[in-house]
Amino acid sequence: MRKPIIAGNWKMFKKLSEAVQFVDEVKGQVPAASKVDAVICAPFLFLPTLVEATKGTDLKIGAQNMHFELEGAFTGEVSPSQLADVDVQYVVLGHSERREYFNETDEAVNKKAHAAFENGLTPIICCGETLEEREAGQTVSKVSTQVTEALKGLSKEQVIQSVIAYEPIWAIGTGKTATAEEANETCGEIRSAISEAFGADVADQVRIQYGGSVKPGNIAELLSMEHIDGALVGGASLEPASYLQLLEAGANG
Ligand SMILES: O=C[C@H](O)COP(=O)(O)O
Repeated sequence: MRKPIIAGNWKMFKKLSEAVQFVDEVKGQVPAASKVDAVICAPFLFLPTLVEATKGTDLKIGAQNMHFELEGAFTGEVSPSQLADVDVQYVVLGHSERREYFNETDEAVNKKAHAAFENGLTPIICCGETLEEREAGQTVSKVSTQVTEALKGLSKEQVIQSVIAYEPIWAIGTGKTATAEEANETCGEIRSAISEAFGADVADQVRIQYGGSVKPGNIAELLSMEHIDGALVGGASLEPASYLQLLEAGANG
């Protein structure tokens, strides 16, 4: 049985005061960690404050990116050891917006995944196809490659601990969700690719989230699908009430 994981990805939204207000409102109402893993991935600037504000609660804090080196002359970057030092627990890697606007490659995502584990961070590794790729029948090969390249060289134990987020790019922020069946089918293909690379025992335990216009109104159906174990949520994670409804769906899913 895979425990659902619901992660809010705030992207470049909110001011620090709004972020603190959000977690103060939400943290006491988060369902028990035994039922669902609740995560907020916030801008770097907010992380130490949010970690402090959520200490001892079931709301966990993640980053949205990081460099793969521990330190060095990389102006503007943040390292895995810096995230670990302030007790951040999760990190989103290879989001399609990072791949598209910041040229993040599968190779870089793989280095970051290794660095995440070496520093005690849980990676949420994103994959997804464009509309053109989908229409050309390339969805499975695209996402399978992204996932197996990202996981390359990790131990079975590390793969089991990794979280995969399948986000069809055409469904992000557009209001268009893949149908639950479409999302499930692709998540199943991702699981098969992991199974081929690391074995069925590993693939059965990896949690695969769906992301792309997930809302309180559609999350239950998505989570009812065999291969969907959670959600990576942008827009609908920005308001406390809506985020809490997503968590409730996760806890009941
Ligand atoms: O990381 C989250 C995704 O990009 C989905 O964003 P969205 O829920 O606003 O469509």
